[in-house]
Amino acid sequence: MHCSFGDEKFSGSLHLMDCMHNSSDKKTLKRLLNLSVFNSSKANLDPMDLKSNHAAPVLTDPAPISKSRLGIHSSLLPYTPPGAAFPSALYLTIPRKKPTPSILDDVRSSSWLDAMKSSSPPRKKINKEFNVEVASDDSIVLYRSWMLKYPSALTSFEQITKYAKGKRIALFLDYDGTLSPIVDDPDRAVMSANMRSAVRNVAKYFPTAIISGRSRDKVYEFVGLTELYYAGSHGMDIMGPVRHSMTNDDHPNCIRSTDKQGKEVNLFQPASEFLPMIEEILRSLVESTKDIEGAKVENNKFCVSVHYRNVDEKNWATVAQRVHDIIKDYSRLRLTHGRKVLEVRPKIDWNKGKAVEFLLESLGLNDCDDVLPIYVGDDRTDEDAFKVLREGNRGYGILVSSIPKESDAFYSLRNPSELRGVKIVCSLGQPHDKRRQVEGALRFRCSPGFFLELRKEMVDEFVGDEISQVLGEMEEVDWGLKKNL
Ligand SMILES: O=P(O)(O)OC[C@H]1O[C@H](O[C@H]2O[C@H](CO)[C@@H](O)[C@H](O)[C@H]2O)[C@H](O)[C@@H](O)[C@@H]1O
Repeated sequence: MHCSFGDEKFSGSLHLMDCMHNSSDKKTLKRLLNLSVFNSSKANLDPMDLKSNHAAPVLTDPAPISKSRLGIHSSLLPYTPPGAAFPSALYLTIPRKKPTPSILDDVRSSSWLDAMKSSSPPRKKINKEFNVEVASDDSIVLYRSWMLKYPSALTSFEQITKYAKGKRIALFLDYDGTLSPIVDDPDRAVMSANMRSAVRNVAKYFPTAIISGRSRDKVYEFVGLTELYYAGSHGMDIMGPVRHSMTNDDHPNCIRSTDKQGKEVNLFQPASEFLPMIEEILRSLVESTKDIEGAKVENNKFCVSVHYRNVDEKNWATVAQRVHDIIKDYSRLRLTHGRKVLEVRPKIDWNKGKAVEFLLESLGLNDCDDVLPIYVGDDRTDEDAFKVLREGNRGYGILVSSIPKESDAFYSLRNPSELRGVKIVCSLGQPHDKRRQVEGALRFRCSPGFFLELRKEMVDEFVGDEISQVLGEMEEVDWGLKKNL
């Protein structure tokens, strides 16, 4: 699905249409959004999922969750608010993660290799006639059921808006799988120009930070926006704003530095003492995997990634063994699993959740009731950030996933391209930008009540011509609103 809206191109929204109750709803929405169908990907299934079946959390195929196991059609199920438990009839056996095991537990148990294997379920089916990806009915039902617990951030526009009202949003974004789609070659995971422009626009209104597993320099190279804050190495390398009230006692390892533009910044590297060890292990991993076709070792400064996405599955055990043989002597390092990647990192109490807290503090936004942090991410390391926001009841996470996954996020997006819609959602925290609010409300089909409230605010702010335009658009959409005015 591909549609244009103002200056934005928007893809992957077919599910919005799927949620429409009847064909006239669909037609209306289609007209409204000026849709031009070029792809009928309904579920756009990504093969990655979380599962913790043994000692270590592992990645697994969503396939075991079937419609027959649900025993009920999603359209018959009641609405469940975000964060509430699945209705019991719907419990999909998506186990919660167990605590991170020690490096050796992880490696020695068979789950280590299982994790690698189960992260590679069958490829998506391609309908050759139309060259589109298709999902099975079961997957669609499962995904819709899952969305009862993690509603789309796009269709929850009205709810998010109400929650964001009068608050200052702080936006945190993961990079791979969130701002850029997952691709085979990590060096080619570039961000689209549209996405860059959406992020640039959001950053005009709200403090925005990227928190990535990549090295900070690499992610900056991909994103290229000077107006953002960057945290690399899963939050172990943060370049943030200078906050004079933050003392070195609060955060040893935090030093004053300058960024590429010469601006004064705070540089926080809680794992700096690990640098020589990481460099050593990097060299060893490169050397020991160089004969494995498709294996790739990536230097993420305070972490090292060993990619096996392009390795023949029959050689995954070799990758696992080689990595194990090297890290077994490093008790201060641990190994985690990502999306077809093994990540070696320092064993310190620091993660993306802590990075969010650190950045909020640097921005002077922690402990403020009028701040709404939003974190968008797709992978296991992002769960630490979702958890911090959920547990502190501070804000919410948005999980980018095209398959059902257990998560501490509140909302979901099906794929990175849907994130561009969040720009509109976020603009709702910008009270004077009524035009944007109306755009969002039209686009996400908000209730007549919501429009009435918006109209009242616009009248209060004397923006008469905006009102006429909105009323014109409402009339065209014919949501029965006019008769209420
Ligand atoms: O925290 P993130 O920004 O999401 O980084 C996590 C890892 O992302 C990258 O790997 C993943 O994306 C690659 C490009 O699409 C893909 O080829 C790979 O299979 C994925 O695992 C990055 O290359 C890793 O170093 C990051 O740790």
